[in-house]
Parts: sequence; C-alpha cells; structure tokens
Amino acid sequence: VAMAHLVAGLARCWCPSPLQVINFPVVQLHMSLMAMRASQKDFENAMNQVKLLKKDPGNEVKLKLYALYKQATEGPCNTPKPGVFDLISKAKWDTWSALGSLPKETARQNYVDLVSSLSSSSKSSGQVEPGADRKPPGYETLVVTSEDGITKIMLNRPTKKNAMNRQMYHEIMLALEAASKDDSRITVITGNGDYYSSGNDLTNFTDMASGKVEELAKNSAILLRNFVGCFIDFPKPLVAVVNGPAVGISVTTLGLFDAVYSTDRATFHTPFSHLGQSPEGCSSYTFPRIMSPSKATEMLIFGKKLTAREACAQGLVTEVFPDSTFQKEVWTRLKAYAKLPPNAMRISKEVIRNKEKEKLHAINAEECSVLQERWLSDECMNAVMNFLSRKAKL
Ligand SMILES: CCCCCCCCCC/C=C/CC(=O)SCCNC(=O)CCNC(=O)[C@H](O)C(C)(C)COP(=O)(O)OP(=O)(O)OC[C@H]1O[C@@H](n2cnc3c(N)ncnc32)[C@H](O)[C@@H]1OP(=O)(O)O
Repeated sequence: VAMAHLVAGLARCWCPSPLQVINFPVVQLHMSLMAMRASQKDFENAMNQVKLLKKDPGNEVKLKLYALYKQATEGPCNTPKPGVFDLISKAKWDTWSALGSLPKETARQNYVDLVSSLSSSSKSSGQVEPGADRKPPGYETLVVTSEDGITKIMLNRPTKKNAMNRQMYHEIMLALEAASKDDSRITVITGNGDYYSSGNDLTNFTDMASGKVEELAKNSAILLRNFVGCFIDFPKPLVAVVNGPAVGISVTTLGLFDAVYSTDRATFHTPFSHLGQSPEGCSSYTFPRIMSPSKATEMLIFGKKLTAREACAQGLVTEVFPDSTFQKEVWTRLKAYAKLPPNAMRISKEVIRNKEKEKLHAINAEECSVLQERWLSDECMNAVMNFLSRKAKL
C-alpha cells in the first residue's frame, strides 16, 4: 500500500508521462533505502521483537517477514520450487522468490522497518500473552463456513470491493482444496458487501517497482495458472452466488462453475483491453462456446458491461433473482440441492466435465503465458498507473 501511494504520488507530482513513472520511483526508493541501513544488531533486535508481538500479524505479513528474513540471511531464493500441492511451502517460496535480487542489506532494513511498524501498531509488551501462539489458523481474506451440506467461501474484503490480492488467491486455493475433501456436497463462492468482486487487486502490480519485473511476472503467471487450475479440477458441484457487480477474473472464472445465480443488481465486465491485458480463467475458450464468438468478443475484447439479465440471456448466468429476495431464494434452493445423493452429483459432474479438463488446462497455460508478456507492456503499466493515481475508473 505504501508503495502504491508512493508510485501514485510520484505519478501526480513529477511525471507528465506515465512511462517515466515506472523507473523514477524505483530509483528513488533504492536511494532512500541505501541512505538508511539497519545494523546486524538492529536486525537481531527486530527478530526478538517479532516473538513478543501481542497480536498475530496475519499470514500475509508473516509471509513477508519470512521472505525478508531469508533474503537478508541467505540472499536471493535459489532453492527448488515446492510441488503444486504443497501450498504453504509454495506460498513461502513464491514470496521469497518475488524479492528477486533485492540486496541483503535492503532486505534487512525492510525487515527492521516492518517489525517496527508492527510493534507500534500492536503495542508489544515484554510478556507473551498466554496461549497467543496457539491461536487457530484462519483465513484473512475469506470467511469459510460449512452447514446444511454446503461449504460457503465468502470473499471478505468488502471495503476493497473484494478485490483479489495475492493472499486471497492463495486462500481461495486452500479453501477449495479443503472443500473438495470435507463432507459437504456443494461448494459456493460469494462476496461480502455490495460487490461480488472487483477482480484482480491492481495494487498487486506495485511490487513491480521493487524487484525484477520479469521474475515477478513469471511468478504471477504461475500463481494465476495454479489458481485457475483449482477451478478446472474442482470435483463437487461449484456454484457462484453473485451478490453484486463482478469484474475481471471474478467474471471469467464463472465459465468454470456448474451454476451461477445472480442478483439483478449485478453487472459483469472484463476490461482487459482497457488494462492492456488479455483474457484469463479459460474465458478465451469458455466464453465463445457459452455465448457465441461475437458476444464473447464484445465482452473480452471491447470490455462491454452486461447486466445480470443480459448475462443470463447469453448463458453465463443460470438464473437472476430480484435483489430483495435473492439471498432467501438462492439459499433455499441450494439447501434442497444439497440433499441430493453426493456420489451421484460428483460422478455426473465428472461425466459432464472430464472430457474438457485436459483442453482447459492447456488453454489456461496458454492464457497465462500470454498474460505474463502483457504485464510487462507499456499499455498495461500505464493503465495500472492510471488506476493507482485515481485518474480512471474501469
Ligand atoms: C505482475 C503482477 C500481477 C499480479 C497478479 C496476480 C494474478 C493476476 C491475475 C490476473 C487477472 C486478472 C484480470 C482482472 O481481474 S482485470 C480487472 C481488474 N479490476 C479492475 O480493473 C477494477 C478496478 N476498480 C474499479 O474500477 C472501481 O474500484 C470499481 C470496482 C468500479 C468500484 O468503484 P467505486 O467508485 O464504487 O469504489 P472505489 O472507491 O473505486 O473502491 C473502493 C475501494 O476499493 C479499491 N478497489 C476496488 N477495486 C480494486 C481493484 N481491482 N484493485 C485494487 N483496489 C480496488 C479502491 O481503490 C478503493 O480503495 P480506497 O478506499 O481508495 O483505499
């Protein structure tokens, strides 16, 4: 966030051309970090302070601390990448790798600064709260509940319109993996607040200013490919309860759901060209099949926004409900469906979807590799800078 403000602030104050914005803050940031290096003693003190924090700083911060510690002590990540299903080790590896060739001294300083900001906000005391270290792990960006045979995964960043930051991508993968194995019969994804989701969190791009951009784009493409892969492989009926507007990746992945129920207040749009980007979530394949090639073009290339009723007429949405009765009607129906025999539902899904799986994985890989290039383009950088400096709403 600090980086986003720095970049946005500099964009407004200094640079007439957004292209110049990319390089300037990197140089500035590097110079300011060089000017204030933490000593080894400061670093050791910070490590001790972490153990005394009263409040759990959350998984995202812990990953960042882990990555900075490793970078400060061992340098750039060159260990082998953990396997796809070792999600926690992979999250740690991804965060460390994303630091690229950040110098050890800078990592040490960043670690000290981060701990210091945590200590002041959580008012650490000399005593560790009894039992604080035994707090059960939970999700930070989701609320996951399971009842009446339904596991509900609710995107929970309502003040950011449920934009998907890296933490949320990882948590959705974890929640889907857990739901695939629990004893629920149907899995639902929905949003908290007035939006279903505003898509990829554009502040994900602010990391671009702090490391090797090619490497970051490569890691992001891997993250996206794994994320979409979890939807392709999900074994039980997967239902979207679209409680409000949906943007970007939250729209494209709908093509991989088994049913999509929407409030009449929702809209659907994928402003990829506006962002200098290209389709993902297998939409380059699913959308032309669901809604015809030319209707898919209007959405995926021209960024046309559909109302819920238009999306339903085109087959992307299964059924639309009046907003006033949406939650009641949808949950009543889902509870009834969740009473159906689970094996029959799972096997029917296999019969319907398995023919396509290999194809979908290949499409996913291709879309991610194209996007990896797009993220490095001037068109994409400029669009993200515009959003971060509040010049454009998409
Ligand atoms: C190489 C790095 C890449 C890393 C990526 C990893 C994997 C990537 C996968 C890629 C795929 C995705 C493609 C997409 O999803 S494209 C779509 C991206 N989304 C958008 O372009 C939407 C941007 N947001 C908006 O246009 C508007 O916010 C809105 C959704 C129309 C809502 O407008 P509003 O006026 O009603 O509300 P607003 O004040 O703008 O929003 C409230 C706060 O929420 C913040 N916010 C909303 N959406 C996003 C977002 N997508 N990213 C970041 N932040 C978002 C907004 O900034 C406000 O915050 P604050 O209150 O000002 O702090």
